[in-house]
Amino acid sequence: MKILNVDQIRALDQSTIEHEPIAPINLMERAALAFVDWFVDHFPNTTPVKLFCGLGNNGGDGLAIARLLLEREFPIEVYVVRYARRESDDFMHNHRRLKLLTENIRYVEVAQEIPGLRHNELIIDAILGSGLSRPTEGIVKNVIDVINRSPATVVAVDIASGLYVDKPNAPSDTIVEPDYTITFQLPKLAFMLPKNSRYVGDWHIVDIQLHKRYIDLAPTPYYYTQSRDARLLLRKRDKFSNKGSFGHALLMVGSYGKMGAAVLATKACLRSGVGLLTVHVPKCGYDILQIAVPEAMCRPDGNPNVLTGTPDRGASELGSPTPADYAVVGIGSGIGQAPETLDMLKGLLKTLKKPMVIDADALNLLSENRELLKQIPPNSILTPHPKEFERLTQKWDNDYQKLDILREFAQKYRVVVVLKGANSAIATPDGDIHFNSTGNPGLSTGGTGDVLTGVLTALLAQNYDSVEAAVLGVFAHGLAGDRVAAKRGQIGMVATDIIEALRWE
Ligand SMILES: NC(=O)C1=CN([C@@H]2O[C@H](COP(=O)(O)OP(=O)(O)OC[C@H]3O[C@@H](n4cnc5c(N)ncnc54)[C@H](OP(=O)(O)O)[C@@H]3O)[C@@H](O)[C@H]2O)[C@@H](O)CC1
Ligand SMILES: Nc1ncnc2c1ncn2[C@@H]1O[C@H](COP(=O)(O)OP(=O)(O)O)[C@@H](O)[C@H]1O
Ligand SMILES: [K+]
Repeated sequence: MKILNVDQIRALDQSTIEHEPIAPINLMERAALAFVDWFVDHFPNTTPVKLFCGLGNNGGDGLAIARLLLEREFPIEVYVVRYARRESDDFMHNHRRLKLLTENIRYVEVAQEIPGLRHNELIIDAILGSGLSRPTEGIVKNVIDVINRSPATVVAVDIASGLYVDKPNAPSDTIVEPDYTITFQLPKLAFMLPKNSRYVGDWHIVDIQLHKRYIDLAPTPYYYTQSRDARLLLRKRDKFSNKGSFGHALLMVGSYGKMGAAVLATKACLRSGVGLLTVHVPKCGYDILQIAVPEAMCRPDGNPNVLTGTPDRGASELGSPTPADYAVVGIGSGIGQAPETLDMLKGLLKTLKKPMVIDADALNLLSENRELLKQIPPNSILTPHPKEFERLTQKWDNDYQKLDILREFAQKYRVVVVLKGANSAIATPDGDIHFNSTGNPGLSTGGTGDVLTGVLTALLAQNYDSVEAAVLGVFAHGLAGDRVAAKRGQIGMVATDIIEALRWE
């Protein structure tokens, strides 16, 4: 699903009006109805509602919502925040319609006119929407402060008042902090960014049938991966396939004290459809891996504790293939940053031509030796968490700058970067960014990143292209986390649960 910028959202509105065709006021009615459908599904009509609206079309939506909720017998009070003297046409129209139904519309021009708000009430925020053009001030700011201090549940219409759709707010801006945001048709870029979390709450999209062709043709670098997008990428298995059809992967993982990371990546790789898997571990990890994961072959390193890349003598006598002989190499989980391991990484980057998966300490080694970055095979997948990404690049002032740095990095080195976290952002060599929709804070526990490394390595081994592998793998990993959360809650979740919950269907 695409994420459009604010100018495109405005143009989409116009395009819908012209091509459907539909009168603007009827489009507003459709938006209000879609909001109300969600609302009545979530709150009983005994809940007292206070609705605050502005004077633009977000306020117009608010007035239409008020009318529809009154018709559904919600006890609702309407407050028009009169910050200016100019109302939009559709606001005026809905104002007239609401007045036919109730005299109970109040106007807030000064702070004394702001009502008290109680915890058992619901607040609907329809003060400002996507038309925000400057920081909130004056009476708008006063009302938002009162809303934010109140214990009431807050639902924002389209976007929280004061939050920009696609550009950074200043830290001093006053913005509504909703419990829910019900947004029209498309997700907004602002919703994807960690620092905005309190200005978004739990957000949901409602479909208001905006012009589909406009959306299909609109150019954008931003995408939001939902279930149907991920499912389209998933390939079915051919009836006559065999294990050779799904690639032979090599994982280079683990060190003394961190063999758990190796085991997790290994199990996840096997649970993600790899045909054959060999795991290169330090000698100390040989028994551990062979016992923990009988399905994997093991290539012990000559070094007892860390990876050097040179197989143990016994193993080399078997005539082990070299890393370049495998369909894909996944490296990093639990490998540490020993000098020998750095040498091994340097050697690999010199010889490998196929896309690899690079995670954890392999990324930290690259951060310390940035001259190696240009040797990474094109279309490799790098999976840093934000701290690792900062080490690889630089500090950022805000989340939008972080996205710019992310995009530039992926383009410069021709790699796919999975910047992990809530709504993991996947940057492609072409400059696109795909935000993931699955996952939850239960995944914030040691080892879940190692699981992702295994998943992505398996997908590359099966010949998925790197962008597809990253988008699909990150989605499936998060979805597994959501399945675990639904079954046993977020708090007790461990990385092994994620592996068990992976499903490829
Ligand atoms: N597009 C769609 O798909 C659909 C959109 N719909 C709805 O329309 C909404 C967008 O409406 P909108 O464009 O009228 O903008 P909105 O946010 O109501 O306010 C603009 C007014 O506020 C003013 N203003 C700006 N900043 C301010 C500030 N800090 N403090 C005070 N004032 C400020 C600004 O002034 P100006 O910048 O012109 O000087 C202008 O007068 C959208 O969020 C959705 O709810 C649906 O109905 C149908 C489908
Ligand atoms: N709050 C969250 N919401 C969604 N996903 C999360 C959240 N926190 C962490 N994750 C996911 O969990 C994984 C954590 O990876 P990482 O930090 O590398 O962990 P580790 O190094 O312990 O394996 C990533 O896939 C990340 O996207
Ligand atoms: K709003």
